Amino acid sequence: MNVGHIDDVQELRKIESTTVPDRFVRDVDEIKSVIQDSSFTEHVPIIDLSKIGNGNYNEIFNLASACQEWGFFQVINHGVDARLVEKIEKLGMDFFMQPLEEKLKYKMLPGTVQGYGQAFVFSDQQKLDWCNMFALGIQPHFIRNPKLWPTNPLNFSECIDTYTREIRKVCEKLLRCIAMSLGLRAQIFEETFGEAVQAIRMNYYPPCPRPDLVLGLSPHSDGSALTILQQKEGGSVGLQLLKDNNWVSIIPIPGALVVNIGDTLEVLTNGRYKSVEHRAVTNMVKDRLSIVTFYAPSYEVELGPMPEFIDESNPVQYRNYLHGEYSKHYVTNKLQGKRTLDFAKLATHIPV
Ligand SMILES: COC(=O)C(/C=C/C1=C(C)CCCC1(C)C)=C/O[C@H]1C=C(C)C(=O)O1
Ligand SMILES: O=C(O)CCC(=O)C(=O)O
Ligand SMILES: [Fe+2]
Repeated sequence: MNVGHIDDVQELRKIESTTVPDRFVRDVDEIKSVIQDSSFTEHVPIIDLSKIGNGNYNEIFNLASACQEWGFFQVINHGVDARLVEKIEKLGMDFFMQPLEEKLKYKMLPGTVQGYGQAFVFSDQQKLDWCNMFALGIQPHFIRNPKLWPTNPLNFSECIDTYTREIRKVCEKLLRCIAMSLGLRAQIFEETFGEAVQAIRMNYYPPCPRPDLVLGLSPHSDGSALTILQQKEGGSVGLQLLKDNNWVSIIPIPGALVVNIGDTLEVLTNGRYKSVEHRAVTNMVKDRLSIVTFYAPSYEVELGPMPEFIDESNPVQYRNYLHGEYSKHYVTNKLQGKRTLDFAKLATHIPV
């Protein structure tokens, strides 16, 4: 695989150029509405997690509507200690601010998704994202690569461990709520998923001299069941989702977690809850850090639409496969909107 030379965007930034290298410059149609237009900054639904579990069916109903209409929502009162959130954001920033040679001790090798670098680059022709990433497999333990867990900054790895344990509890609770919102038994997903796979990725987007020409992160849907994203306060607005063919910016609520439905829930619900294409854009003066958790079934679990979502008016839309097969397919293809899910989609027959 020849991925060519991949410039580190933080190093490019140091040159203080007013232009960006060609490999970052996108076609005009790809870039559509990168410059944020205030008419497309709707607020995604807000779910108060503390209300669920006290028999508040109204909030479950709101959740059902958020999942079905948006595929994205922001969660408040999620129970993760604000000091822990602040700590991981600070250590995450300290990590990215280190000299390149320190970060390269944890280099992401071509074709892999763990460590520091740019994931999902498979050819020297591919456009690059204006982003540096640092990703780690968390659970089950066998997906961990101990060599990639940083010794600097001090306590970073320990903090990742604590943070991911707390976020895992939020994923578990959310999946119980989502099951209820679908009229299913609360425990159905945890029973189906086995020992869930969990990964973390930190995305650092330095300011960019030409935000109108580049993307921070290419459009994609997540292969997970659920994704949870937190973004450092004071950073630029960067996350956009595709709604009714328009890119809509998500305005972060301080302290809230942004949650989105991944491809796995789309398949399990036979398309009732769909994963939504999203991307990140950059800003000329502000940087941005997002910390993202992917939560998915164990690799050996067989997935396919659940019988509850199949009937005459809702025929089967996806085939059965092992999550490990999808995971492999996902990480060996570039981010390309929702195209990755074609792996599971059955051809639709138009009646004659
Ligand atoms: C944009 O998506 C990702 O970077 C990503 C990667 C996740 C992973 C790691 C960073 C290390 C361990 C393996 C794993 C693939 C989970 C997305 O994760 C999604 C994609 C699939 C498939 C999934 O299960 O989670
Ligand atoms: O940084 C963001 O806002 C988007 C991150 C994202 O979509 C991802 O990491 O999968
Ligand atoms: Fe994503």
